[in-house]
Amino acid sequence: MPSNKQVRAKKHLGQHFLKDENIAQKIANTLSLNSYKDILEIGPGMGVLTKYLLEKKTSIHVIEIDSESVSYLKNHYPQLENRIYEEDFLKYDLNKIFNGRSFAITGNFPYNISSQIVFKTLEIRSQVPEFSGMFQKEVAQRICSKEGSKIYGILSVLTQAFYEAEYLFTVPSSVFNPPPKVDSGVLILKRKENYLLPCDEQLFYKVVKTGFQQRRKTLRNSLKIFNLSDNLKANAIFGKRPEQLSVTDFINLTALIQNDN
Ligand SMILES: C[S@@+](CC[C@H](N)C(=O)[O-])C[C@H]1O[C@@H](n2cnc3c(N)ncnc32)[C@H](O)[C@@H]1O
Repeated sequence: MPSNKQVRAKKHLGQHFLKDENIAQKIANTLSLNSYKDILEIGPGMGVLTKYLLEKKTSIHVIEIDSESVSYLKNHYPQLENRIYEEDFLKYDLNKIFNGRSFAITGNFPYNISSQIVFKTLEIRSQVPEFSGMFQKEVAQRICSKEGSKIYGILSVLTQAFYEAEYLFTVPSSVFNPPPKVDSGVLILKRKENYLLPCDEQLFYKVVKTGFQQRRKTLRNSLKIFNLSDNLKANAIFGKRPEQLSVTDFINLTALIQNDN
């Protein structure tokens, strides 16, 4: 008989356990299950979401850094068998699990590393057609925001260069134990058909990050480190501020800088 002892919430691991099973089920239902056979859940904790993922006709793998949670999962979800990985998602080589296969990512993410989870997903996007999960509300809104919005920034542009991002619903802090200080938001990312950039990717990252470091300045000023030619600087796009540029504008801007002699 598995023990009913609950996992003690550890703040440094961002542990806020979801109490509302309807919301867990709603998150499990966000994935389309098209074009992949495997799902990776990050940070299953005591398995409130895992339980509903296991109802899907797919193969569920879970990665959890906390050994106490891992013992709990092994006791309560024997059907997961050897698909529980006691590892740090940010450091683990996921090809040890998937060996080049495509998989979806989902989870109620630890908020302290949620942006890094997105950045790692972007790196491995050729294997990740779909990604859904729960973030701090403001972070989820930021990822999905469009140009012109105050919260539009690095995370929005880099994510939306490769994925269509949609904010799905808000979750109040009262449904967690212990409750976090802020509300949460659930989003879905669906990879674009063409997820290769028509410009140098490293340069694209650098242009976006450098541009947003001084978001009140025009790009002519904030992108000085690229030693732009006078001819290029005369282009009207450099008179704009980063938050005025769409993702496509950023891609075009990178191509212009790349081709500037
Ligand atoms: C917000 S809790 C969610 C727990 C559970 N999914 C739920 O909804 O109740 C985040 C979970 O992520 C785990 N975690 C934190 N950092 C991690 C990392 N680097 N890699 C894998 N899991 C991590 C925590 O131990 C915790 O179980």
